[in-house]
Amino acid sequence: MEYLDLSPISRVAGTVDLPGSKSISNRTLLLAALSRGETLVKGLLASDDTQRMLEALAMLGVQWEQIGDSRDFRVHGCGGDFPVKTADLFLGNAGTAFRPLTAALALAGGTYKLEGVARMHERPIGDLVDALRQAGAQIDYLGVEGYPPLQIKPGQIAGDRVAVKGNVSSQFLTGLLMALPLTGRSFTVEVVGELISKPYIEITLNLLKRFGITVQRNGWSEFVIPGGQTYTSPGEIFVEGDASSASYFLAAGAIGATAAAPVKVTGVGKQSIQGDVRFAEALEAMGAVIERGDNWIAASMPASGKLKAIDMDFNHIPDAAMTIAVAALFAEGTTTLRNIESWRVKETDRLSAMATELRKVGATVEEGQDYLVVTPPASFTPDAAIGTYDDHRMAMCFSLVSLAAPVRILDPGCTAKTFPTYFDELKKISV
Ligand SMILES: O=C(O)C1=C[C@@H](OP(=O)(O)O)[C@@H](O)[C@H](O)C1
Ligand SMILES: C=C(OP(=O)(O)O)C(=O)O
Repeated sequence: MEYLDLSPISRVAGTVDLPGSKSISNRTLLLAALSRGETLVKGLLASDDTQRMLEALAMLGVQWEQIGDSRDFRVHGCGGDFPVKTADLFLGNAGTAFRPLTAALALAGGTYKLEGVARMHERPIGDLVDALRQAGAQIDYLGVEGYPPLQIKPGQIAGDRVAVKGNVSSQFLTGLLMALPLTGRSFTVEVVGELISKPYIEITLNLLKRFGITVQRNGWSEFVIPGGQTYTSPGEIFVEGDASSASYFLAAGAIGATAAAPVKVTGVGKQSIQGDVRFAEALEAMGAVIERGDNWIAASMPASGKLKAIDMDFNHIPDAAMTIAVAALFAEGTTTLRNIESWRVKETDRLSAMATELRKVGATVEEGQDYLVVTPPASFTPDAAIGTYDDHRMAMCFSLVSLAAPVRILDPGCTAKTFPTYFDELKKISV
């Protein structure tokens, strides 16, 4: 297996220009495709997840071009009527492609097969399929009930109300909100049970609005999509930097940068629409010094030189929370991450993977069904070989261990899902 040996980094400093947000890139591509007219999408993320969405749209007959070798793309929308009515789509392990495309294609009146990598076939989708069936969609499971791959056939869209469970993935609600306006009918989406990962719904609503779709809401439990709306291209849309990707550099700054020479990320800041910018608040609670501008965030060590442990609910930032689990190795005391059960159905079972790999560097870890308790080691075990489970965030989080000890990251190429150039960027801030 390929690996990357990271030598100990004594200090970090400097600026990282973040790549585009995965969540915004894939939503914007789909909304641009559903709109009439052209959308210029500027600063699209270059990664496996966005490539899967671009390729799927091309297979559906949506025309797009990359402008030169920039990350700007012109998308020629099809007004919700995909030109290709029969297609087999491969969506890798991209939840932000699989879930919203399932919803859009189930309401689009064609015959489509959707599949992904083996792990995607272990990631649940039953709650979304159940909700779409209530609206008249025809969807069959080709493998295990409740999981991809899926076969979609033309359905008879009916009704004005669907209910969806909120406690497994917010991407099901996102998919429904993005796709139901296609029907032209008025629909109410009722969220059953507690909705997780709420800030991702804010991203969805924000982008829907920019594409001309209004949604009325009753807190987090009911969303009303008035009928007769059409997706309207905003003309041009700029993809802000990825706030989850920012977490690794900000944590590095909080562990190993001085106030005089912090680590700064550009592309996200006070104006961001991504919930993961709130990762910086968790670092602040650990004592880190954080500064924010409209389009940047900077982090450095606490004045005391040592981070302190926290006990926090991380349901609102499940992806960036992984970075806290590793930052906890550098804190005084025992850190508890709560309400993170969704980690179990992401790229890998992240609760189990995180516990296993943290123990390799010497930490004491308690793994609960929906929580993790991390006590740092008295001294780090050098040269731990960290398994990454084909999970980009495992590779990126554990690179922070190199701020204390040499560490080997197995299969570092798995960062390609959202951040192919991650290790080059980390090198640039290593002093
Ligand atoms: O909608 C989105 O862009 C995302 C929602 C979150 O998933 P869940 O809602 O499944 O927690 C997050 O983990 C994922 O990386 C991106
Ligand atoms: C959970 C993640 O991805 P996905 O969009 O595939 O759900 C992630 O990027 O951490």
